[in-house]
Amino acid sequence: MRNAENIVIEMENVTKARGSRQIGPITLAVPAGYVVALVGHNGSGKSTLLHMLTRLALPDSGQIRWFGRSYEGELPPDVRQWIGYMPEHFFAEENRMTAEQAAKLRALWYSGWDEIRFRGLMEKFEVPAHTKLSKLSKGERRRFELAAALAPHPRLLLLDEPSSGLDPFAWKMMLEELRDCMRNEKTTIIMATHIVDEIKRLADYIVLMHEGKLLGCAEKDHLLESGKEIWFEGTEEDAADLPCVLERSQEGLLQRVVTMEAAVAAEVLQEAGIRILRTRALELDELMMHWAAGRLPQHMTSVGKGNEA
Ligand SMILES: Nc1ncnc2c1ncn2[C@@H]1O[C@H](COP(=O)(O)OP(=O)(O)OP(=O)(O)O)[C@@H](O)[C@H]1O
Repeated sequence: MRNAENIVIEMENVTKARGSRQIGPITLAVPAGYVVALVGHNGSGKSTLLHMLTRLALPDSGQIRWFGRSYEGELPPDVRQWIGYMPEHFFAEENRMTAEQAAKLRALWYSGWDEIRFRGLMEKFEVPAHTKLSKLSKGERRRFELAAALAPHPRLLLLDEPSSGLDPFAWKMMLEELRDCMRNEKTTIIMATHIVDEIKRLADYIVLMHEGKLLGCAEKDHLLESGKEIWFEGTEEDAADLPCVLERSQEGLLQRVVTMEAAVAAEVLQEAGIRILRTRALELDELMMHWAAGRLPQHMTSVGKGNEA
């Protein structure tokens, strides 16, 4: 994922102690215009990583660079205003404010705040502007947060489980808005998510976190194109000869093989005069399960761990 041009976020050996856990060391570079999905079990450190990127939490060690520069303490306002953030848990200080009052406050922080855009999004998302934020439903509050995060036309959007609490209609609207941002404004997006469909539709790269560690980074399309389940008639030896096998089973003469090198496997079988009877592309959640179990080949999951793509 790393490219010399335009790195928006660069983390280098970043660590943070959280209770009895340690997050990191995390090394990651995110170039401009890409969408990165942060995935991992509950408690794997996704929110903490986002907190460090918003400076809500300071790392214990390592370096973070925003748009090519690192900062001590708080981010300066001219950098802060390029970053839109949608937290997993809402800011309690705003509970007593209406959406309109909270937006006025936020507009003070963001010099690029676009009131027309904010109002347009509030209308589209059907968020009541004059109701106290604490009285909004969870989904309404999240829709407000999304409108407020998008209103200043951020260059970097950090989203922590953005679809949590959204109904399917609101979820679809959110995807449309995020797609528009990616297309029209080339916004870089880093989003923590558990929703496979969201990753499938939006992400360019997937970063997998596990127990505070970054297990790797993979190109989504490459993952989806490479993982296949194939069936053919043959012997156990025929199946054992195939490359990058994650799983295999046998029923009589029928062999079932899950491989990350489906194209090469097809060539090997063809050379042996064996016809493939059926092929199925692996679903993203299956791929992620194999990844979390450490079965995926390193070259597919090491993009962005500091090496050149
Ligand atoms: N403020 C805090 N103080 C102490 N420990 C914390 C704090 N916030 C998080 N933790 C711990 O840090 C670890 C990482 O939590 P984090 O919220 O970053 O994970 P996550 O991947 O976002 O989880 P989830 O998917 O449940 O939102 C967990 O063990 C959590 O209990």
